[in-house]
Amino acid sequence: MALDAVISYVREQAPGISRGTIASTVFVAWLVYRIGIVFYRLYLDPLSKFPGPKLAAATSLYEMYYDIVEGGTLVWKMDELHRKYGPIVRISPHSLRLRKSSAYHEIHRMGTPFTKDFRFYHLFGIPRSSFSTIDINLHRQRRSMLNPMFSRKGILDLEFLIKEKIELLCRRMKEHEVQDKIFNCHQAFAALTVDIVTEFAYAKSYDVLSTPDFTSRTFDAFDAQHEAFLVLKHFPLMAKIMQNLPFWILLRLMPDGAGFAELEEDAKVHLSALFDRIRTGTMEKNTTHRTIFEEILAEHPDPKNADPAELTDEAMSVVGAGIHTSRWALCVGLLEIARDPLIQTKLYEELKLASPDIDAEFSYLHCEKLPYLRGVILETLRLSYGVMGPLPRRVPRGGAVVGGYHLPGDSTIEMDNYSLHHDEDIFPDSRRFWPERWSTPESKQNEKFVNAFGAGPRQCLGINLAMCELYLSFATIFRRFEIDISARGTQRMKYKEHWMGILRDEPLKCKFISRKE
Ligand code: HEM
Repeated sequence: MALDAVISYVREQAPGISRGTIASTVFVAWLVYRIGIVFYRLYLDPLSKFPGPKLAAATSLYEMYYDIVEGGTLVWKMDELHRKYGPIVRISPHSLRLRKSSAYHEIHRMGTPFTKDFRFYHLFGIPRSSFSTIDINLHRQRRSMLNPMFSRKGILDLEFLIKEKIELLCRRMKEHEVQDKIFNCHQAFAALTVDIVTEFAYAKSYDVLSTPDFTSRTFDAFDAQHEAFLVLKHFPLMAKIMQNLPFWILLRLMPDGAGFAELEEDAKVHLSALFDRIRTGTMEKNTTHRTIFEEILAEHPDPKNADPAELTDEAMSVVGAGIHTSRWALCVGLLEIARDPLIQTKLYEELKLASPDIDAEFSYLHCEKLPYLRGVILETLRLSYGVMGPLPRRVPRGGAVVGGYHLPGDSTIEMDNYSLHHDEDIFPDSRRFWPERWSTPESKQNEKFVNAFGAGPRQCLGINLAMCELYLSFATIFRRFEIDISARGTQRMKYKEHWMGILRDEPLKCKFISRKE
């Protein structure tokens, strides 16, 4: 089309020139332009002084190959690249990947001038949420409205909601045991996290834990999004088009996306009820507990004029961020504990001593004080990585020094938890799930290298909720059940990196056998 327009224009101006000559001239001009860009990237760009494969410096196709063709394997390829080129590698024309644990907190710290990379964070389609907000001041403002509910005190106040859901989960485990059915942890843990986060968001749990096979269109939609993520990363225009398509077309292209419509609809209904209450002056708090949006509106400087679109983006972001991350950590941790009978027994013995009555509820505060459980949780976070792929950050305009390297302004610097959590100098025998590594006094100082929740102003909003979910789930489950994974074998979960870690093989299934005491 564009070529036709060029040809018609040139022929109008110079009628003697043939179509073929014009087309080949345009092609040569385009080729020279592309060669010019590649030449610039390889020899003149401020990033050209950094080591790395020439192909990666010249074109994003290198990164795309490992992301899409090899299916989410770039983190493993990075091992080889860092061995060859050193701690800092230019992995694309615009970005550097740094593997140096001591430098993490130079970027991810309070007051950091590094910002989230716009090109990456706008792929999520929720630009008005705190998660995707780039501007430092606007982010602070948006985030401050969510902080009270997700603070440690906020979560302790709502601990009873989390306990209720875990009790229901345990009842479903018992039911499966009685019926001699295999329990699908991958689905059930997603059900747990969806039910908790929707209860927080709307005071109306989706109650997926009560469905026969823990099926939910909400997490099917997020799973589909995670699957498609790397394609959208390399074809951002596609993401933009999809975000603006009418929903019925989107559903044709991505049938599993139906859960997003439900989620968005629920956010809108909940918000419109809240706005009605504001208008009529009956904005007293929800009777059972606060919801995220009551909190935001309570903190909002002008609640009557709060932007519903912004609040809906926030709902999608908080719910989305709270599902897969916690579910993934629960699955990875549960399997690692069940793979090693010694770890499972040690954990059970600690829990039994702490709570001799098998049916008694644990409290979060009590759980945090149990040293072996604490080691188990830290190892779970370390080996589930939180976000497995890199967190891309823009270097401030004037450049910055990180890890001893001078980074040019406006470039992108990335560090990923996968490589940091396998730093053998800090975590010897790093592939091993080894709760005992956290039992020495010196190990305390290594906690800062477990970055599953990120750090600094963009640290996970849900850290207290997630920790409460993990502690209470593992304490309750391993106190009451023995986990039998003989049907699937002791092999580790196979996964790939789609920014989040996602499954590459069968979902985690096992049997739960009730303990007698
Ligand atoms: C084990 C569970 C979880 C892990 C490992 C985790 C990890 C993370 C990480 C690494 C980030 C930083 C992402 C980035 O910089 O791009 C993040 C951000 C975030 N997380 Fe979580 N998360 C978990 C659970 C949750 C839960 C339960 C919620 C809420 C219900 C939540 C809400 C958020 C939000 C809103 C952000 C954006 C924060 C901001 O930019 O201000 N997360 N999370």
